Amino acid sequence: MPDQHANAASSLPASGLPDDARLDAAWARIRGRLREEVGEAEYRTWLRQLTLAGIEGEEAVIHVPSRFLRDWLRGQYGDRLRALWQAESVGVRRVDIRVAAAPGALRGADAPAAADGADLAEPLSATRPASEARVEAPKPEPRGDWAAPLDPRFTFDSFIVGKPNEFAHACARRVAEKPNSPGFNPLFLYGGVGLGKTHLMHAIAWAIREPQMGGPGRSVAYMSAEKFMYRFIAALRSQSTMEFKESLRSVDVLMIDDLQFLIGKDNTQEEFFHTFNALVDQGKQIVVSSDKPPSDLAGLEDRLRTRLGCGMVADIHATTYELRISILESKAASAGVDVPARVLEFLAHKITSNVRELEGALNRLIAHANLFGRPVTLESCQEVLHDILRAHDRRVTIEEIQKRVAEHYNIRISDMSSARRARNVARPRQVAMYLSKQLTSRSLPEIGRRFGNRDHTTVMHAVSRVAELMQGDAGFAEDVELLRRMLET
Ligand SMILES: Nc1ncnc2c1ncn2[C@@H]1O[C@H](COP(=O)(O)OP(=O)(O)OP(=O)(O)O)[C@@H](O)[C@H]1O
Repeated sequence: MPDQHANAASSLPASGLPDDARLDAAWARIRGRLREEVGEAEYRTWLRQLTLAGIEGEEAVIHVPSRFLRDWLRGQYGDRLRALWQAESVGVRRVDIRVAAAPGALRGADAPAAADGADLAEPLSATRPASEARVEAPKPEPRGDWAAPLDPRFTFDSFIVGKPNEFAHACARRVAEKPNSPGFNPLFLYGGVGLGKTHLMHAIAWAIREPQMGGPGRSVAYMSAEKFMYRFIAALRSQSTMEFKESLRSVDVLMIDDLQFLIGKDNTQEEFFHTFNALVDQGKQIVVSSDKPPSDLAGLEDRLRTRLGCGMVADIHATTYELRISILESKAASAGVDVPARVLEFLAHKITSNVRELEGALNRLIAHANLFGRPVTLESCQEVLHDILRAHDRRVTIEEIQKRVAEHYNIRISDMSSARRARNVARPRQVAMYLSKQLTSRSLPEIGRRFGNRDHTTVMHAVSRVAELMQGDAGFAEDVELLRRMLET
């Protein structure tokens, strides 16, 4: 609860203390990770009783309710907890597990300010152990308490604009510069997975929080729809819904990420609808993101869908090759690593699904190069990203292979199936059969059928003949290899 957090921070030494929000987020992630690692049953039995009391110097102080539990946890989870804290990079190097006389849950497992929704995996209505039943009524949330941690990397400066996202980007800019512009309230951003919705949302929030001409920044309530629901339910449980509403309605801009989460959550939708209306009536800006346009959000109340769609609806489309290249160039440049253009082109050809995956692949490549002090090359890229690339392998068809090979050797496609046996036709046909065997999962008889109803033994002969020729003729081998790469990308 927010007031408890404030107490926690003030009761501990301030030196080197990361801000509360970062600590909360780190602790929520650590608990989420432990839960994943040990499984729900073990987590509930042992680990759910851990509470973060605070940070003392470089030490995270964890409270548990009994000596038995303390000793057991020190032995079983001490190292793991330390490693998880260290991985969070919030300045914690050690962990001390202590027995709290009365479980002083300063940032307990129930604290609704958990940043990543890890706690939501717990049914909110679940019966809680006695040690956790002490849920105090939250005080009214002060203005600004809604400030969720924003990712410092997600700014307008780092957002690369291209055809697929230029409209959404322009709308985002407009709202950030001038909230509640006519026709832009609400702003509804939507698009597929990993295409930059959250990045744009954070960029808007950062810009809105910027101090205005020497004065303070405007206040933004930014949260996922999941968290909105979580806080709403916490307020319901503690009979403080009035305060909840008031605190939300006191912000300048309300931003809700992944709105599709509210589908089927009728009470939360209802509350969101009222908050939405109250804010718009007061001239406050609303920004919402979702994976679908309002009209496709079946399961959302009609009146809410209508209201969501009556401002500006902006779509982030799937990336183009050009945009992927620009994003890769920018990310490589900001990492300060020299990645050859060929490698960037290769990645942009291969990983077309979404920006998150593209970025992940580049990061892995860069980490590998840094670790081994080797330059990034096309070969190292293929090696390091072997698994990712395989998952993204395009399904090449026999028709594509025939077309590409015919073009390369300057023969007619129809000759792939003709009965002509002249060497200048027969050899390319064999190469196409060889590549069909290498690059598709078709059987020999099936390949034979596609090459003018030839027998599978003909295909078998072609495959071994080409392999043999490649052994003895480097020029020929290079040719075939080039064709293979072209077909694979
Ligand atoms: N145009 C862009 N320029 C720079 N980085 C981008 C761009 N688009 C996406 N990214 C990066 O791709 C990653 C995924 O983006 P983000 O998390 O915003 O996607 P999302 O649409 O919110 O995904 P999800 O649907 O999973 O919530 C982030 O690291 C983000 O910075």
